[in-house]
Amino acid sequence: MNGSSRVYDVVVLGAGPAGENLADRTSAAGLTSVIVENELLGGECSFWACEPSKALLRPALARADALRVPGLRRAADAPLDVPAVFAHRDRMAFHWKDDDQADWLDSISVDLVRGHGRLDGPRRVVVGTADGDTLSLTARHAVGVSTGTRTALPGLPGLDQVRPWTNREATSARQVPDRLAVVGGGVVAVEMATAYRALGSQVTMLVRGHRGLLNRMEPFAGDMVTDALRAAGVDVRFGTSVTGVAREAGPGGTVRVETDEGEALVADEILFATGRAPRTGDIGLETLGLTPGDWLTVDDSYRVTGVPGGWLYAVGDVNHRALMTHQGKYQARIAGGVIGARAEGRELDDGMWGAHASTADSAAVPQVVFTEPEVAAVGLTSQDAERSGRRVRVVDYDIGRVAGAVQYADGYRGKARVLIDAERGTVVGATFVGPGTQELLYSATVAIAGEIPVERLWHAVPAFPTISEVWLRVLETYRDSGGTLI
Ligand SMILES: Cc1cc2nc3c(=O)[nH]c(=O)nc-3n(C[C@H](O)[C@H](O)[C@H](O)COP(=O)(O)OP(=O)(O)OC[C@H]3O[C@@H](n4cnc5c(N)ncnc54)[C@H](O)[C@@H]3O)c2cc1C
Ligand SMILES: NC(=O)c1ccc[n+]([C@@H]2O[C@H](COP(=O)([O-])OP(=O)(O)OC[C@H]3O[C@@H](n4cnc5c(N)ncnc54)[C@H](O)[C@@H]3O)[C@@H](O)[C@H]2O)c1
Repeated sequence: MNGSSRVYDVVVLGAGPAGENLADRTSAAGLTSVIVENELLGGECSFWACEPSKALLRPALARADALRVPGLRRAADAPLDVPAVFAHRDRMAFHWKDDDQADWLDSISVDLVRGHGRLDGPRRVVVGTADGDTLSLTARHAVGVSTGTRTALPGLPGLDQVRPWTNREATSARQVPDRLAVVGGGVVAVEMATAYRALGSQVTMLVRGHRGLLNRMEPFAGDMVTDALRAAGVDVRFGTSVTGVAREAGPGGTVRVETDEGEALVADEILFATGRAPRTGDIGLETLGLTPGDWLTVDDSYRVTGVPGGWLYAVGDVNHRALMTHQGKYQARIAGGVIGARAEGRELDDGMWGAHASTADSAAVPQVVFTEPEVAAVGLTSQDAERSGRRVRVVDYDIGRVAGAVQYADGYRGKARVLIDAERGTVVGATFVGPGTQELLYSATVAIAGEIPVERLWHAVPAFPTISEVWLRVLETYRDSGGTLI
């Protein structure tokens, strides 16, 4: 097969959740499609991110809930069964095998090529296959890049000698470290600190700056998560930057972490949860005049900007719009439809919320942070509204006062903030913090994407006694503070 070539309508590079969905949609549009993958079908999400991390967190959150339920406290007040949690994690990570995904691709008539793909000039991808051959794939209509991201490690001297944990080691570990240092204060950091603390580690979080945890969200979210982590015994240190790391020689050697506080910390493992870098360093971007290692900037139909002919698309993490699986899959659904329509010479339906427009990327990106308490947010935060000069009414409500929350747990603590556009009277943002709030998020997402006037939301009656009655309380608060309702 050395030097062989094939022609398809669409070539997709990278089979994470975004790439798989793109190939699915282009195939459904009647276009011959091939996908190239050099590790496992399902990408980071299935094997080293969403699935295994949520599997580690689920027992921790269920136990925290049970500890607040009268009658269960004594039964739940015991350490987690670590081997059982790891076995659950292994199942949720499909034992790091992708046979089911390969069968699924087959069932949707998408060809699979395993190997490292690189762009090679217009519409061409050259794959170095596992057995040392090369295969050239030419696309008649489009190439979609969905190569995802990896942990962005800071440039600390000697870091590679320390064998630091990234999301990969944290989600696939076989042992719980006695002492875990976590660098960063974003989503990966808080989720993994929560999981490993519950599994028995002594966790220290080293967070640079004083802007709090989860600092792209409403500040009360990070504050409540900080309080809960500290109450669980996590040492959360703000304003602390790591200046050096070294590992003692030999098996089981500990890590010595120097910080700008002048203090040294000793840990068994150190996790860098310091953001993501695009996997574009070695995908042939230079053959198109683009810069290797850059994020791929796209227009609202996911075409990479600055590429003549408009045949190159990028979906998922690699375009840096919203680094979440569900959003990458949304982008893939839209981009697949766009590629299909353009291949047929059809006009695009690209007005706001049109079938070929990426409106949700800017208006309604939902995210759940699976900490204790959970954080569920969609749309604008109050800081976003202030920055953009958008006039909104900010409505806050203490979720602990809702009958459903009182039923849910003793001493329930939670807070909701809903942003209502002052001119249009529609919801434009919502943040819920508290146990069990993850399932509230879709209602807020529907309210935003549907641009439902609050007068109509008033008729959407939440069941008693559920936590979703917070919607009713938020609308009453809005009304009582001068907002127009019925
Ligand atoms: C610890 C952690 C937990 C997370 N939890 C959640 C969560 O709960 N919910 C959520 O929505 N998001 C979560 N995320 C984010 C989520 O993992 C990403 O948004 C998602 O994986 C992005 O999907 P993708 O398809 O763009 O890229 P990826 O999943 O990174 O997939 C890219 C694929 O491309 C392949 N590839 C790369 N280069 C090449 C090449 N040259 N040739 C061939 N193949 C190539 C890779 O091997 C990989 O399979 C989490 C992230 C982390 C780190
Ligand atoms: N539940 C979920 O939806 C979920 C879970 C995990 C991750 N994700 C996604 O994955 C992406 C990556 O998560 P993340 O937590 O790695 O990134 P992030 O951008 O959320 O947080 C990175 C953190 O690292 C800090 N940081 C960056 N460089 C640093 C340095 N050199 N030294 C010290 N601190 C540094 C930042 O200040 C920030 O606190 C996010 O966009 C997130 O949305 C989603």
